[in-house]
Amino acid sequence: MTTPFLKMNGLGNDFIVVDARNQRFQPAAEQIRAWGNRASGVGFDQLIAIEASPEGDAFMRVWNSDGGTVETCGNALRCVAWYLDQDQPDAELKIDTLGGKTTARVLERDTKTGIASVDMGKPRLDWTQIPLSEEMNTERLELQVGPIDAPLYHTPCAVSMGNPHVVFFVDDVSTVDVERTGSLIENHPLFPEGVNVEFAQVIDRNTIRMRVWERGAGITKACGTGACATLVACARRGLTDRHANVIMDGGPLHILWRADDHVIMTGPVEVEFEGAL
Ligand SMILES: N[C@@H](CCC[C@H](N)C(=O)O)C(=O)O
Repeated sequence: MTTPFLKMNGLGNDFIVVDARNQRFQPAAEQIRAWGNRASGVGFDQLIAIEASPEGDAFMRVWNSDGGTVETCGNALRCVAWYLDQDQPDAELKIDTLGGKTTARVLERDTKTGIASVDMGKPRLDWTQIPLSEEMNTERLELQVGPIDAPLYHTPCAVSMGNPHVVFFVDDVSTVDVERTGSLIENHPLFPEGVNVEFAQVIDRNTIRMRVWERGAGITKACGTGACATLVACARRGLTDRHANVIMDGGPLHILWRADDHVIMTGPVEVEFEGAL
């Protein structure tokens, strides 16, 4: 039996998207790792299933390329919105995830590209919501990784956007060893469920340069929830306004942390090709 898929990406953070609203799709972790292998499989950062939702327009299920199931994915939410918008043009789409409920709208669309905006809901800032393994002020974590005098590792900020993030503030992101540092922090005991790791360089009050190490996927070109968490972290620390372009290796996302506490993410969608698993 074959399962059709669409290969899509948001700023180069790439996905296989399977429409599972009318078919059973429950792949094993080993199978996901094989599909996700860029040398011998299709290759992707996340596998996405669009499932029927009793309340919303769809439920989005997310697996990382290591086979682990996770709560949500910001860039994939824009791709799923683009996909659903084919049959419900210009609608406000209710897309539920394990990380919470979201609403999305496609602002521009072409045959293989588009721009979508997603209301990602409210950031969760209490230490129990990240979650952390011990009580701590999430605005300034006491996190020791590497040498005690290394300023990079001091007082990052933790934010959950439905999934866990830790944001480090750096002077020059190009000098950070994202792979070495990110992989160390991803599995730090302070984060019992692991963590996505962002390194943020504030350019000005409305521009942030960010690189990311994703839990379960490693370095990716962009992370939607990571961009949201980064803006929230920078604004909490008074380093930026509550809206900014977050520029990642794959390009910029616009993030707005509204006065009602909701975070709005706006950015591109691209369809690469169709295939079958
Ligand atoms: N690429 C995503 C996040 C995917 C999940 C993440 N790696 C996790 O484990 O939480 C995004 O665009 O948000």
